[in-house]
Amino acid sequence: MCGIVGIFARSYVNQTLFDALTVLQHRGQDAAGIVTSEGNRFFMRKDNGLVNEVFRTRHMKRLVGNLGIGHVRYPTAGSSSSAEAQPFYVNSPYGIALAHNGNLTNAEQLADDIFRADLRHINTTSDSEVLLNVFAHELQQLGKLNPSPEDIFAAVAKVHQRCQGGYAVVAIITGYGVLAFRDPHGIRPLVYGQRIVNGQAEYMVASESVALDTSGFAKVRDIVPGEAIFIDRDGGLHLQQCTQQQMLAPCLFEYVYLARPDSIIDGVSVHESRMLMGVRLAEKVLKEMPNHDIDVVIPIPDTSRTSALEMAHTLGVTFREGFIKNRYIGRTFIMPGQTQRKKSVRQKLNPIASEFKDKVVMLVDDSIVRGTTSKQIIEMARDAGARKVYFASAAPEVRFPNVYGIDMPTASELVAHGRTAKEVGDYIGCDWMLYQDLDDLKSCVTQLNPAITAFDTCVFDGQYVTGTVDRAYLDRLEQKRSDDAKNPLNNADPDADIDSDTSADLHTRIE
Ligand SMILES: O=P(O)(O)OC[C@H]1O[C@H](OP(=O)(O)OP(=O)(O)O)[C@H](O)[C@@H]1O
Ligand SMILES: NC(=O)CC[C@H](N)C(=O)O
Ligand SMILES: [Mg+2]
Repeated sequence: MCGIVGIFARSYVNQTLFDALTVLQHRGQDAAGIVTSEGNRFFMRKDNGLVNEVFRTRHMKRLVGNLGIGHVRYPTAGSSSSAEAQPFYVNSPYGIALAHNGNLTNAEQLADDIFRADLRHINTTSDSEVLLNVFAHELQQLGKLNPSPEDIFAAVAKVHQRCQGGYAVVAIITGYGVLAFRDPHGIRPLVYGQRIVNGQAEYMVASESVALDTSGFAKVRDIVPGEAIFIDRDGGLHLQQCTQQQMLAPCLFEYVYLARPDSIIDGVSVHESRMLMGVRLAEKVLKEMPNHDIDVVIPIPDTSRTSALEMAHTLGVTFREGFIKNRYIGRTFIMPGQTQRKKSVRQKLNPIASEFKDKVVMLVDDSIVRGTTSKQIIEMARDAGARKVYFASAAPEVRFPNVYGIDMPTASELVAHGRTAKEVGDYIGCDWMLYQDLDDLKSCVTQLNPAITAFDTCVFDGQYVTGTVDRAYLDRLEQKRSDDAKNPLNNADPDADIDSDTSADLHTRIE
């Protein structure tokens, strides 16, 4: 779940890209990058770090041009090396820079085909570099000196035929315009908006509508699954469906945890869906324990706040903030290693003892994935004097790997894998464990937009909507990306020697 943004404007886009990436920071904290384009030149800056660490004034000054794309990264493939920060660039055809949110499930096969059949070199282990090269190859095959929007859409159609998995993409084609497209299942979100400046239209495409809001763009609509949008160098807007196999199946976990609550994804307010999750949880409490003895409902900040408040309202029980969140620590779940995640929970959250002392507390979180947060939080609640600690999760048991852009590659790292709800409760140390039912969770979104009839729910039920994920792939993924396998990559940078050109500012002149 990286964050992506693309802009066509009538003046320099560097500051607006920076601002948009800042509000998409919750989607990726590992690396950030921007490419802008002026005339036939690209200007790139990307590196590991948060947005405000990667872009200093000297970098911003060099990012000139009225077209640009940006990316914040949370790795799901390859390494955390700065060489795999995005956007990626190829010089042929035309000069293309591309940024990607999602994960390709056939990246290995494609990388092989690209080398053997398309004679293209891939310099990293990133699936996004593979995607860029597939697109570049297909555009090159058309052999046009001046590609039309139809040519560009034809190349996107080929990408849909060759690439499997989840992908929302933004790209710049030097001298031609800004392109964005969404995979045929619409697994990862993508939305576009418009603003009028001095009587002329400007456009932004972004992972989440919050990026449009904060930069003064009015949301036009979501890009539909399989669709592509191209804004040419003169500001002409072109939209086209590029597949006949489209079926909307957005990732349900976006609503649970990934997205910001003030975003609207596929016509559904993330905030309102989280409110409904709280209502459904309360209904389940009343069904399973009609004479419950809960004194207070306490959220585990940040994401569960919305659901916890509505749960308390529906139960008619007091809602209290019992944990104070250190605002300078980022999201722990998307941190790269378990040691760092574990340490960060304690640095991030601290209890207010008086809210726990002698009380029966219902702690609410949006989800339990590895159990890193819940186990430590329950200990803190008991140390603070809670009489009993109940725990509710607004999402069902997370039992299966995600292969579409969330870094949950290994079933055995998931606390609910091979455990019943009761066993998870015992493991994390609570007196009662309550999980949302999957159908109830789905209804929290479909109630707000009945047109959504399917979801990517793989982490809950092991059903992979693309139909292309088999046991062998999951085994390979586990070998490559489990915490143990990733450790050496996180501790040392194997690409240190060949990294320097791509991680520094790259000024590419196309003669
Ligand atoms: O079971 P775990 O592996 O601990 O993962 C689940 C936890 O991680 C996330 O919080 P995070 O700190 O990432 O972000 P937040 O501040 O948005 O809640 C999520 O909201 C849960 O609290
Ligand atoms: N979380 C994502 O969307 C990751 C994008 C891409 N697969 C990468 O690892 O850089
Ligand atoms: Mg959390």
